[in-house]
Amino acid sequence: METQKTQVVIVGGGPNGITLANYMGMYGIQTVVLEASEEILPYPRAVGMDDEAMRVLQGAGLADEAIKDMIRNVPLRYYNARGVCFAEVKPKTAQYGWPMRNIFMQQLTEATMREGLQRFDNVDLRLGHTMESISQTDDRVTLEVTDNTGKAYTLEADFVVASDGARSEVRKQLEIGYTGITHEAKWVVVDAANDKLNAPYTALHADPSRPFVCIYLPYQYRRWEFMLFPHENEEEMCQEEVIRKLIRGHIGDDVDDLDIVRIRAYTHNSRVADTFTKGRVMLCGDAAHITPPWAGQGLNSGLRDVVNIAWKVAAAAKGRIPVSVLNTYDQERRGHATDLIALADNMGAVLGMTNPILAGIRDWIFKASDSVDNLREHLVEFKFKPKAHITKGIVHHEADEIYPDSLVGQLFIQPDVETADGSREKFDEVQGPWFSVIGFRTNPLANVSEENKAFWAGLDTRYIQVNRSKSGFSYHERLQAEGVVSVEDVDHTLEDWFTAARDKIVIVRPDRFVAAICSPSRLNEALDALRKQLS
Ligand SMILES: O=C(O)CCc1cccc(O)c1
Repeated sequence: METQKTQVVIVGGGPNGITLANYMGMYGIQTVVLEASEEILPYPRAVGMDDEAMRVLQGAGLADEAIKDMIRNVPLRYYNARGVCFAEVKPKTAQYGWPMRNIFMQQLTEATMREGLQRFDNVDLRLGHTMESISQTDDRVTLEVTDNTGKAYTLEADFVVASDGARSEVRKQLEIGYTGITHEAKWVVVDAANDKLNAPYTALHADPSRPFVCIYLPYQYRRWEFMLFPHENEEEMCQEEVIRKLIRGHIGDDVDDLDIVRIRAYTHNSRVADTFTKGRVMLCGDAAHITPPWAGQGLNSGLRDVVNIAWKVAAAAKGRIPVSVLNTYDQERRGHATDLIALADNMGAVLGMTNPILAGIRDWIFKASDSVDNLREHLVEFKFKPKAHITKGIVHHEADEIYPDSLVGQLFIQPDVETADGSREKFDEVQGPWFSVIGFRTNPLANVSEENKAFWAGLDTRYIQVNRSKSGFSYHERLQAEGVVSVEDVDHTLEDWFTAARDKIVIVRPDRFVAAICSPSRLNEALDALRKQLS
């Protein structure tokens, strides 16, 4: 049997796997993607893309194209048992450089992601290829694969990422547990075309007589989701005439104009893999964690995995960091993915109540909270979503930092900056695909030791000086130090961030998490500490 070799194999060519493949392409890593299906499924599945996920797509050079098929800043409305809207989430900020709530059609976004792969000769997407078995030793992973003609071959890789979904064959064969629950209630999910309803938002209806969800989708599509009761027969409830009757109850005769594209019964799951990393194999997306949809975080969590994995696998494949660093993926991601599932479970428990008395009490509590300003702001700005905060992993916390408040381990902001040629750019573009050391009105390279310069150059680290805008100097008078990129903080957003950080230097990881904050005099100490973690 033929044996082929590659640096990375990605098992599963869904949105997470293909986004990761784009990153591998960009990092120049020889990659094979195995996808059992020959085609992209031609209907929407995940529908919500948040600002962090957009930033992940940006890192892979996909965001500008993908956002063309999205509706940006779609509000989220909550309705009580009486059909009254009691809260609307309508965030207006874009601290990571993208709108916070975007609605998309998965099949279109997946097509854009696959299109992106055309840029790379080093990525081979193999459609119709199925992984049969996986095993690993200390120095390689071996996969037995069947191709689209039924021919078997062996694939050897330095690293494997499993993005093969909730039923992950990789996870099963590596005997990694998938702990959690399958929720009792079933839901029927309906996608309808030719929608004319004037409701340009996602609506979560906490109606105890039958909780339901109504989601505004691009291109005149709409999704309806209805909870099924235990006594109801799933097959009968999925008949088109039953579905039309349910929708008629909400939009009347307009239902007759709808083209029902897809009806599917669905069970909510809340599960997390017992580990996300085993040796040279990493689980990603639904293979690692699955959530009910209430917090809109299924795919978004998966894309957070992708960006955490991408630079680590690329650096390990290039031999620049040891394989053991891959364990930090589990350390850094499992807790946050678990927290978001807990949030979705709680939201589901509250919004999916079917006992009218309990639902009445719930609505009364929400009504009372209306007058609590902070709570209202919390809801409206979507601040209840737990933020990722890396406390253990590739981060350097100074001894006197207080973890819950520290900006270290949090995502760095992404404002626009002005570059030396006077153009306005998103700051991540200036930072590039690897680490960056950023000085606010200070040369970040000035005090770096030769030892650190050599190590961080091996990771293509960029040094950036941020100048305060409107300082009255021309670019030639500003810093032009060798090896340092100079930018203008045009909206003063970075100035505010550095003021809050109370220091002048930040080290940002390739996935845009803050690795360290320090003064210029302590930069070597921070770089030494991170270098030790990476070597
Ligand atoms: O947009 C959101 O944040 C919530 C999305 C949601 C909630 C419940 C069901 C579903 O399919 C999506």
